[in-house]
Amino acid sequence: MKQINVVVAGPRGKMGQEALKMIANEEQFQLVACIDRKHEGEKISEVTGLRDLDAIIYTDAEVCLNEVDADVLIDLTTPEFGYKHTKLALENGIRPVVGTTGFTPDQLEEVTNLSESKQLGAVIAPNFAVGAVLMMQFSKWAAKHFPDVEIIEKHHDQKLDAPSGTAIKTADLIKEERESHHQGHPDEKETLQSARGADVDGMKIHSVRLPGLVAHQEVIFGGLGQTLTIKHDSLHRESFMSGVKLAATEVMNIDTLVYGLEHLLD
Ligand SMILES: NC(=O)c1ccc[n+]([C@@H]2O[C@H](COP(=O)([O-])OP(=O)(O)OC[C@H]3O[C@@H](n4cnc5c(N)ncnc54)[C@H](O)[C@@H]3O)[C@@H](O)[C@H]2O)c1
Ligand SMILES: O=C(O)C1=N[C@H](C(=O)O)CCC1
Repeated sequence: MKQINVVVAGPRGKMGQEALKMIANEEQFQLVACIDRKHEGEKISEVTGLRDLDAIIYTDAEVCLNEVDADVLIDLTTPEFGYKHTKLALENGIRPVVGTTGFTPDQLEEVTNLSESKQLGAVIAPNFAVGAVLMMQFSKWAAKHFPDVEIIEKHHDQKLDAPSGTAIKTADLIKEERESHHQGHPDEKETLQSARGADVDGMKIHSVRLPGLVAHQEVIFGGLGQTLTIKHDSLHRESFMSGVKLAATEVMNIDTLVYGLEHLLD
């Protein structure tokens, strides 16, 4: 099996920590550097206590991605830096695997075009949990038969972006199956602003942020005399790691950007 040299951006974050553990346990991956906001030049093993990993930390992403012999960048940072790192990776011939959410449609288009012009594979996945990918696909299917739908996404209270990347992706998939239409009473009025949630093409998205939550979503469809709820819960961030592993492996075999893990699953 060919070794894949990996850089992780955001190694001290909740997802970054899980990604480092996954990399340490997988023979095909070699951690060659990390990008962090602090700890320039220190060993990641000393900063995180993960003894098997002795890669060096860079605080300047441009220097890191230019200097290091890397195949893949795994980015688990913030919307602002995730976008910058994705562009820098592609410009330096490195394939990005991005879990960071909150990219704007324009940013997504820009990095998609960059990946195409460089003929370099890239994966941006708003949700790496296989169960969440199935929840989105089942929702797309259900929307054929139940065009009225609302999405409730629930996350921990440290999350920066709302709605979640998963909720936006779910709405995009559902949009492919149903006509845009207003839901609820035609004369409905909000007596408190945003009471009905965010609107995507007539679909409503409601975002809950509370301590204790990890990542959860319910997609509720309503029809005559019945409702259908499709629900997924990530109870631990380990749930995302088989998807990160798949993406960091398969990104080596593609030459365009894919948005969503479903493009890599059988
Ligand atoms: N795709 C998925 O399956 C999935 C799952 C969970 C979280 N996420 C997304 O992943 C991202 C990270 O989530 P988290 O829960 O680990 O957040 P977190 O806040 O725990 O971690 C983010 C880390 O990024 C670091 N960081 C910030 N700016 C940086 C920079 N310029 N360079 C390097 N590091 C920088 C922070 O120091 C922090 O350690 C978020 O965008 C979140 O929405 C995606
Ligand atoms: O913890 C987060 O932040 C998560 N974000 C993703 C999103 O925005 O959809 C999903 C998984 C957890």
